[in-house]
Amino acid sequence: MTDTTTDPVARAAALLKGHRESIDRLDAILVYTLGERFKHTQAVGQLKATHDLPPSDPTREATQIARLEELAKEADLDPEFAKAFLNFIIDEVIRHHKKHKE
Ligand SMILES: C=C(O[C@@H]1C=C(C(=O)O)C=C[C@H]1O)C(=O)O
Repeated sequence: MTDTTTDPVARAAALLKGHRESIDRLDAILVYTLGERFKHTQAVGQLKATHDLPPSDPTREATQIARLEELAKEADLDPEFAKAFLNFIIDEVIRHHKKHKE
């Protein structure tokens, strides 16, 4: 067996494995979190369709973007990336809400 304390290649391989295991766990959290978020936004879409409310709410979105930018800074995440990511999700939600209306 290779010694990860003395063999730099074996040590790097062990570190890589550990990071990838963490990445896989975090990817699972992201997917389940998004699944939960979409359950709520689908319910919001039903409410909007039933009560004839517009699919998008730009005021709410602006509040969320500002909040997410602050959270991103605290979390050492690029705020521009966080903003683009949230906008990408919101665009998909609005697409769903427009479908509810049809
Ligand atoms: C979910 C809503 O609908 C839209 C989608 C949003 C979102 O995904 O966060 C936010 C605002 C709306 O444009 C909502 O109005 O709360």
